[in-house]
Amino acid sequence: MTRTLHNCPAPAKLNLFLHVTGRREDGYHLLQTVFQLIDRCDTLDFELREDGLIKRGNAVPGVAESDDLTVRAAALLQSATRPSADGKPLGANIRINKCLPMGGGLGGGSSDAATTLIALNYLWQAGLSNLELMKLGVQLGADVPFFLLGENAFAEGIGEALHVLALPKRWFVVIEPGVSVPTAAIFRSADLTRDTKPVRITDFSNAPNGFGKNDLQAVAAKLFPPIAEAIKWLGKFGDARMTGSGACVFCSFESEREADRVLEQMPPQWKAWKAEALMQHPLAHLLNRNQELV
Ligand SMILES: C[C@](O)(CO)[C@H](O)COP(=O)(O)OP(=O)(O)OC[C@H]1O[C@@H](n2ccc(N)nc2=O)[C@H](O)[C@@H]1O
Ligand SMILES: Nc1ncnc2c1ncn2[C@@H]1O[C@H](COP(=O)(O)OP(=O)(O)OP(=O)(O)O)[C@@H](O)[C@H]1O
Repeated sequence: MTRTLHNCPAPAKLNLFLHVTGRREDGYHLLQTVFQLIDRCDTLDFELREDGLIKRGNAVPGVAESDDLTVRAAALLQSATRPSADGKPLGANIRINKCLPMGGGLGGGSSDAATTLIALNYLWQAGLSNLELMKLGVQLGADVPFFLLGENAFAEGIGEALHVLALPKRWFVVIEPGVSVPTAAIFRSADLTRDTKPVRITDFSNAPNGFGKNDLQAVAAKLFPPIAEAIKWLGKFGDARMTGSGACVFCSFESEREADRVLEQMPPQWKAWKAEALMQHPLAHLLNRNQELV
């Protein structure tokens, strides 16, 4: 039995567009979005424990151990898994090396949770299918099923109704405007428009670069002026927009060279970086994909 998995990547996502098309009775919003995986990642280490305990091996500023999405993901998987022959569940030590900013719209916490479910399903030999992991994942956050799908996707519902989508190889410049955006506050805003007309997946496929808009952007940029400033500056180079509920802002380019040129001119007040589009989740080889999936 493998006992450890080191340096497991939890990649970021960008929402290439994000339309709010309605609101459910439970308050959650109906969205249409395209999720793009990129090669900027948190990395996680997992070590098997025989005593059944789930422990986080390092502190994550601002996130208590019991609230950490990795710890919650592990506990959820444990409760859905049959104990070993001696009746005891297996546990794990989890270390998180955070690179993705929290409240950045890059889905860092959700991706950490998805990587935890993938890695522990493998280490514990729990044998859950990908669809079963996705059903657990959606209880942790709306973006978690996407990271478990392992491929770029067009999403509907609250983000969990996924259709695999082939996206072109692109480079992205991403600015971290230095603020952390609380997702719930953006969705709660009275200023949010919730009636964008639904689009079809083919509408996007016909014009993948610069399609649609991010309906959360106006609200987030008004509440957090550094977001508006970053969009204005990056907008000089192309169709710059916010990802998710913010705060990060991105613009896509055909080549790494073009991305480098933009980074060279970046004002010093922002942390910024380039990333390449990923075609697949880096842990796709550990996913139990089968016909259940789209
Ligand atoms: C905006 C996106 O980043 C797009 O990728 C995600 O949908 C947000 O996903 P997330 O950060 O995993 O968010 P969750 O933890 O599921 O939800 C945080 C809060 O945002 C609101 N929320 C989230 C997703 C959604 N489709 N409708 C909502 O209204 C809810 O108030 C929820 O309590
Ligand atoms: N391991 C974790 N990493 C990051 N955030 C975590 C983690 N565990 C719990 N959280 C909580 O989740 C919140 C959202 O973090 P996350 O990094 O996913 O934001 P985000 O990138 O804005 O997500 P999204 O794009 O899905 O809205 C954090 O503010 C934090 O309180």
